[in-house]
Amino acid sequence: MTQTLTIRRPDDWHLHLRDGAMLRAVLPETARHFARAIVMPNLVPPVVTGAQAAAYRDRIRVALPDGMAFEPLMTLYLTEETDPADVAAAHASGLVKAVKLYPAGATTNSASGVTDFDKVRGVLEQMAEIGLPLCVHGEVVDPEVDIFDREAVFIDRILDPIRRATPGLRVVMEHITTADAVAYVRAQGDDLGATITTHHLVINRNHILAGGIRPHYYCLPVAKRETHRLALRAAATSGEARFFLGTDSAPHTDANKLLPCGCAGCFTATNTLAILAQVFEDEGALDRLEGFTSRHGPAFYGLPVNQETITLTKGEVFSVPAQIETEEGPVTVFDPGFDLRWQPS
Ligand SMILES: NC(=O)N[C@@H](CC(=O)O)C(=O)O
Ligand SMILES: [Zn+2]
Ligand SMILES: [Zn+2]
Repeated sequence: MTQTLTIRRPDDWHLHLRDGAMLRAVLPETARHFARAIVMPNLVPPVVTGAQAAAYRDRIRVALPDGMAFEPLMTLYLTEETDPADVAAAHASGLVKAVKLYPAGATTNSASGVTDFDKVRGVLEQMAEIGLPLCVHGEVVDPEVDIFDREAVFIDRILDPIRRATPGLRVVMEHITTADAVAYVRAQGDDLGATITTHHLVINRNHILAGGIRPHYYCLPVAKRETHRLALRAAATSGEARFFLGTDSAPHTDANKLLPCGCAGCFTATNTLAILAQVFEDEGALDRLEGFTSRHGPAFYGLPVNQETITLTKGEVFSVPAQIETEEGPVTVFDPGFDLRWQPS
């Protein structure tokens, strides 16, 4: 018996599209299934100003294959030099939907991020006033803090103080990986949301490290122990509007992943929906998939839900290519370690 599930067309509230040849290769993988995505600004050099965001949006539009529809929702990369007036103008024109905070040194291309949080106070106050959300990579960079504790420590040391100092600031804690983050987000008002990735619902740290090191499962924040994965699955499938999908699909060529010091990021755009449908089915929550992928995100960002739908059909096991080809070299597609049967069409 085939089973089908029709949901509003999903959006991805945290996506890396890169630029140039990589952009051309990965954009169709997302646009095939997703209507919109919050596009991360961690290019080299980063997308800091409204003018840079407009130029990047135009490059994305040019890279979109004919016949595909996709709306990039642009973000600005917050630096200590960011001009509040430029942010306000980029928001007022409708171009920019969020500003992204990277603690300097926390992740891929975060060197231009923030070290002294007092220096961005003016921008954050401006954002609170105009209702522009702040997306946060929530990890401290203090080398004294164990990498598996960096998210929990960030909440206490940085996130909570910033939110207390800036009432009204809407914040999305990106790619949460811990039960601590789930609990913190649940304890706050509706000015705080959190994205959860596909891969963090599937892997824990054993997948990365037990029985050999698996670079394609290495991303930041790094996957934690099993109890945390279970907390994320419970949150994602709970139906609570504060949790929504941000795949954090982050392509790096295999050459850059398979190094003595390899890049962080899992590329999940190609099979994310099929994986999520299986996860939600396994949790007895298929009826909540649409909330997570298609309703909670627009509600947080104050955007309309997509009118179009997408249908997933459960049938025979199917496979996606193990890699996608790019002019820069192959990019390995995330392997969930289980069969895929829910095929989006
Ligand atoms: N998540 C990752 O491991 N990598 C992201 C950066 C990020 O989202 O932190 C990337 O840009 O490659
Ligand atoms: Zn990040
Ligand atoms: Zn990311």
